[in-house]
Amino acid sequence: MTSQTVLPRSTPSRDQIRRAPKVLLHDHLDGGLRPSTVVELARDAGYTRLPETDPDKLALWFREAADSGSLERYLETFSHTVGVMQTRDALVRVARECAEDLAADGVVYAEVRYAPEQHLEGGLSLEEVVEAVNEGFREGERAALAAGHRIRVGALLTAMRHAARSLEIAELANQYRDAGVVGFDIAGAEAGHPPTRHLDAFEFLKRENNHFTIHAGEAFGLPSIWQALQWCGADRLGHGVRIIDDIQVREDGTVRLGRLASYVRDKRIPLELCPSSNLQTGAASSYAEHPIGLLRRLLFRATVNTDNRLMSHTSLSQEFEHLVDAFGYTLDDIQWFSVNAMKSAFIPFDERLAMINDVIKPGYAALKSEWLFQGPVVTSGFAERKG
Ligand SMILES: O=c1[nH]cnc2c1ncn2[C@H]1C[C@H](O)[C@@H](CO)O1
Ligand SMILES: [Zn+2]
Repeated sequence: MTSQTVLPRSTPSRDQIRRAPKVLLHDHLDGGLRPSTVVELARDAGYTRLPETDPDKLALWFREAADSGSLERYLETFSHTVGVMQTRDALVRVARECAEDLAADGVVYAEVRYAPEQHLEGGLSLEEVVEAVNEGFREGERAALAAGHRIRVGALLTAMRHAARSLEIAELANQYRDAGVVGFDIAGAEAGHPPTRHLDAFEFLKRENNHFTIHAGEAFGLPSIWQALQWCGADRLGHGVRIIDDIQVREDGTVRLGRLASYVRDKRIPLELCPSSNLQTGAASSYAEHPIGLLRRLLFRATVNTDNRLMSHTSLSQEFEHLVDAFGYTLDDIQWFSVNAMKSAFIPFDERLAMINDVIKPGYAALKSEWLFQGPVVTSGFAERKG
């Protein structure tokens, strides 16, 4: 009998996916509260409009209400989370728990976004909102470290695209750029609210050499992506999933990219893809049919994100689990997405590089070598193993 070396089957286990060092670029603070925290904050604030007061029922309510197939209806659910995030204490707590939850899920670097203009009803100023959230993130990072998890969290300040405060919020992002805020974003209903309405905000940030991403190509297609890139100068695309409309797969399997899709790929424009969120808003019909499969094969700068963990009842690990099931992804694929995300982060280049070389790659190397230490050494023949 000849001795053979057979590489281990590389489907990662759930536990390995959770322990893998992951990078998250698109996660909304007001879309990621723990259900029990929503209930407690509502009780403390005398907020009586929650549809359910039992945390499990409330979690289900969010998920089902967000499952509407329409971005506009999906966004209505945020009135309840934003409704209980109107005091300094509430903001500190939500931000702290966010950092802790992401760290426990194996996220080592996250950019978490929220719209300061939506948290002023309790009398806080824009600055007080930003400082409260920053404080919560720092507390969460420390708590995570004490629990054995390392994470860094940067804030992205979002302006709502239907409102008219984007320049003010861009200025706020610039004011806090060396103090916890790493960039700017616009969000909200896409149809009827083109990013070009906020050109003054983007031009201001470009003059300041600052960074921004734009929600584009989620509920609305190529024109929105084109404007975000070529008029507004976005560094990244929030979602950007509709870029698929500019990619033609022919019957013989060959692929033709249109001008815009070519530009996005050639310029390495990061796509902040959010599979579960897209299924809920109708931007994709199943994980297996999600454009991420093709975009990854075509080597777009694709990243995997949660968007709203509460509304989608998800985590970054769970997003990867869905993709592993749908596309057979391995730890190498998860590493590829994580390195893509880290390359695309808004922190300085040397820090991104150190994260990739000193945290992400060693983390995957350790995971990929686990099979070597899992059982009796096979000296001849081969064993098929999970791992
Ligand atoms: O996926 C989204 N598309 C557009 N807007 C969104 C999405 N998820 C959350 N938002 C909105 C609702 C939040 O209140 C706001 C700031 O986080 O951003
Ligand atoms: Zn989003």
